[in-house]
Amino acid sequence: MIEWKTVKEYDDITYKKCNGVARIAFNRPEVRNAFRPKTTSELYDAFYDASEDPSIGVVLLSGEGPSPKDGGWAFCSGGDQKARGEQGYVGEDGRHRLNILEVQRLIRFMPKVVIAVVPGWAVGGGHSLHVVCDLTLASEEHAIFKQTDADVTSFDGGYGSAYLAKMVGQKKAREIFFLGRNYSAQEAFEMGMVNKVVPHAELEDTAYEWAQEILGKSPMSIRMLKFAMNLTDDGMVGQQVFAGEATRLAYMTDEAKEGRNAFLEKRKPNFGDDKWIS
Ligand SMILES: CC(C)(COP(=O)(O)OP(=O)(O)OC[C@H]1O[C@@H](n2cnc3c(N)ncnc32)[C@H](O)[C@@H]1OP(=O)(O)O)[C@@H](O)C(=O)NCCC(=O)NCCSC(=O)c1cc(O)c2ccccc2c1O
Repeated sequence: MIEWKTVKEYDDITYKKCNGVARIAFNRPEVRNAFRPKTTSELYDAFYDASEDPSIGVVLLSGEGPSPKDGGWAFCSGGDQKARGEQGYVGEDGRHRLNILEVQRLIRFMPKVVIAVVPGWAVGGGHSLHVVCDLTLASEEHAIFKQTDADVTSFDGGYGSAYLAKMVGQKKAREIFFLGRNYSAQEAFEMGMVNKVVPHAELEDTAYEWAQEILGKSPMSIRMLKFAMNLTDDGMVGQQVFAGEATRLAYMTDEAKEGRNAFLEKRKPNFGDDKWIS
């Protein structure tokens, strides 16, 4: 039995933690967990907290359910079409935003593993979110993957499509976007965009077990590996993020301490005679 503790109360999401794992879940099951600007702001806030918390190593992203209206399950059905204005999705403050992309970047660049736990529909921007997560586990009975971006003229030209093509191949990614069909968890697994198909009743426990297995690994290795695997697809930003970790490691050397101390003591640094190792 996982003893989740609520970290903070939100309107559109739930946010809990337990033994090194954070669980963030969409909580609008009556609209298949569609996101509006309030949802994305809350998601960003929770992901930022999980990213900054040194006791958290793995984040699960899921969807609460089932729907009280019809019992349907969803991970996320993308942008709430009722919140769409003429320049984006309109928040309570009347401003137009597309800030799900900021959430995507936080997932992509956080030095922790993010697992999409898909209990039902993963559609549109919800599909893109599972793509950007490091791993995906899907409900055997209820998960359905679908891209409707080209139906509603709200398209993800970044990770949701181009990175998906790296994952499942160009032809399959184009089929997913151009035809907008439904794919079962098993079909998504066979395409390479789902890591494991799990009986619905075991989905959360399996995600938690995977998280605990990852938490047993070297945190430094996990973050370096995540950023190394991101690097080739992320251009200069990927290099920046990966190199940031190299800088952090450099800070831990005697050389870095000498450089800092020499500056503070207003003297020339002495890095030693045998500093040019090969
Ligand atoms: C998800 C579905 C395939 C589920 O179908 P099903 O038949 O099971 O359920 P219903 O259709 O009856 O839905 C139940 C209930 O939920 C409401 N609902 C579902 N999805 C949404 C939604 N996205 N927005 C608003 N409301 C939704 C539905 O109206 C029903 O309510 P009732 O009151 O009538 O009971 C199917 O629902 C479906 O196809 N949904 C729409 C999926 C969709 O088109 N999503 C948007 C894609 S675009 C996107 O997400 C997106 C957002 C961004 O912010 C971006 C930003 C930058 C780049 C790209 C972005 C982007 O692509």
